[in-house]
Amino acid sequence: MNSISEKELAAIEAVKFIKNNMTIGLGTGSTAAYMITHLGERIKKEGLIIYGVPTSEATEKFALKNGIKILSLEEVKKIDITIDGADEFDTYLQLIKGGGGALLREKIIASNSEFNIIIADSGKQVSRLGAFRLPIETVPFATKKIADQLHQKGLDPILRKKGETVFSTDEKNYILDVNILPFYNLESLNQELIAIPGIVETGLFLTTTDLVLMGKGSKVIHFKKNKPNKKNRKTLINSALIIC
Ligand SMILES: O=C[C@H](O)[C@H](O)[C@H](O)COP(=O)(O)O
Repeated sequence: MNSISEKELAAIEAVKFIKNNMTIGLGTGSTAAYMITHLGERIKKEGLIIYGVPTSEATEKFALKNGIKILSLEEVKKIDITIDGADEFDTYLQLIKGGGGALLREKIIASNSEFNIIIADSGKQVSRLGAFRLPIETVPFATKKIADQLHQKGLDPILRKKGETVFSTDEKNYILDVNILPFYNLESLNQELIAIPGIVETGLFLTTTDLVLMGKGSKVIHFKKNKPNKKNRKTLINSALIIC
């Protein structure tokens, strides 16, 4: 069967948000790669000028091949939209990211973007984050000691490897993949983790996402972050609404 995958469907939908002369944050991973391919097709067909700020070295190479003009973060005044994948997302549009090891640059780019779109297949939707181990980026010098501390906290850290060698990120750091399932308050867990010297970043993206586009079968479902108003502020903060 030659049907388009859910990942690709989501990516095609996301590319529709891109207009000429925009600066786009370019995510990392297989879903983001579909987005870059389809953006490349639009650039070719429509003669668009698109600037991209990549979240990894791999994405930078692939984006250049697809006709996107690469800029560094310091060169851009603003990033109009960032489009990226995720390893898991929940009802509140909270994410686990970093399965490909790009979480640090991804979080920096997401935090510097006007609008963040996550593209995903339906397997990424969860009622509670944590079936996917949370990636934590650490400086190599401190990684063993951090792993000991995380072990004591019940997070069961596993040092990420690539074959026989330790996996190294674009920033030359290591990744500890941990089990967050025993922890319910993700915000306080995240703060606790970030406070440990030598932890550079975690793959918990709790507030950055504005829209999730999820491929399901042959459709794309939009999950949009609600904008709180005076009346519903308390209940709507962090809640999401299915809009189609
Ligand atoms: O570090 C990698 C990123 O966070 C990816 O966006 C994430 O792992 C999802 O990747 P994929 O689209 O390949 O499932």
